[in-house]
Amino acid sequence: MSDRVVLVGCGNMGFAMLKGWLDSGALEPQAIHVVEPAAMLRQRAGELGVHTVAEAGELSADLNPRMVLIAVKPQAMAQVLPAYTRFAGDVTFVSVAAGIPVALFEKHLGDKAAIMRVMPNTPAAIGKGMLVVYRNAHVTDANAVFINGLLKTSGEVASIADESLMDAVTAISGSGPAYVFHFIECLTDAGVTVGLDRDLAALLAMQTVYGAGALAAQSHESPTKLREQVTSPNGTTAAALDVLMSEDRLEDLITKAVEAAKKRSVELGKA
Ligand SMILES: NC(=O)C1=CN([C@@H]2O[C@H](COP(=O)(O)OP(=O)(O)OC[C@H]3O[C@@H](n4cnc5c(N)ncnc54)[C@H](OP(=O)(O)O)[C@@H]3O)[C@@H](O)[C@H]2O)C=CC1
Ligand SMILES: O=C(O)[C@@H]1CCC=N1
Repeated sequence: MSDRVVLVGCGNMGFAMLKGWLDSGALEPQAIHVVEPAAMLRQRAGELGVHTVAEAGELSADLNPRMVLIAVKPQAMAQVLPAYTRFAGDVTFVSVAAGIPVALFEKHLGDKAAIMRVMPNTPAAIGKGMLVVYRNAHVTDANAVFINGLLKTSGEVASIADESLMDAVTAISGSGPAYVFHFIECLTDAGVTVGLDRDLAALLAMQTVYGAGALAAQSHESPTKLREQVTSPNGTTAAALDVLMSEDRLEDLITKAVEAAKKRSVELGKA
């Protein structure tokens, strides 16, 4: 069995995962074939030493890949898949697309095709991603082990047995980094509002989120306990949390945002 991998689409998410495989040494660049129509993105991938082509037709007929990972936009999926039916066999197809169900892949690739859905996130680029896996019954244990090994180079891996949970997963960890980046933007702007210059405000906001995230990940204490440890009675934090937490203000807003993301994931799956 070859360890050759085809990566279809090398934009934000495809490139993040490619970096994980190469930086960890899990795959040699020569084992990876990237299909990417955009010349600049193809060049960016090529600079890492992988093979690159602009379209599937340029892939060698006897490539015999073990995994084809598809990282194109959900809306492009139905157009992209037919070019890969010729690889259906021992190969496992892995999709990172939001919303698109396994059934659509089976429709295009055959109902015996081995399909995995993975919901990653962009911190995968530095090995700090969250990746959630769902697989159909045709993925062999050997291929699941091989692919899980690759996914682990991108971060933490969890699996689900109920595909319908993937929309909720997407709304939390798939889109989640954007919520956190927006929080950093907001904290920076607020810093400027209370008198800091923008560079200092940006440093304080970014390092605070970084440090708090790392502490939450490493500590045995719950986020609730960690929050309480910052909050002196009648102090500054209590004054701020009174704004954020009274009437569950921030929690309500985050819940609404997550529900909107989940709804959009469901819609993408029906498109
Ligand atoms: N970005 C993220 O944080 C996350 C994204 N995802 C999923 O990852 C997928 C990709 O998203 P993202 O990386 O952000 O999108 P990008 O647009 O950055 O990347 C997709 C790339 O695929 C290329 N492409 C289009 N058609 C083909 C084709 N036929 N063959 C090969 N490549 C093709 C696009 O080229 P062109 O632009 O020229 O069309 C583009 O460069 C989506 O399905 C998304 O749901 C999942 C989790 C997180
Ligand atoms: O915004 C999106 O649709 C993709 C899926 C999760 C993160 N980005």
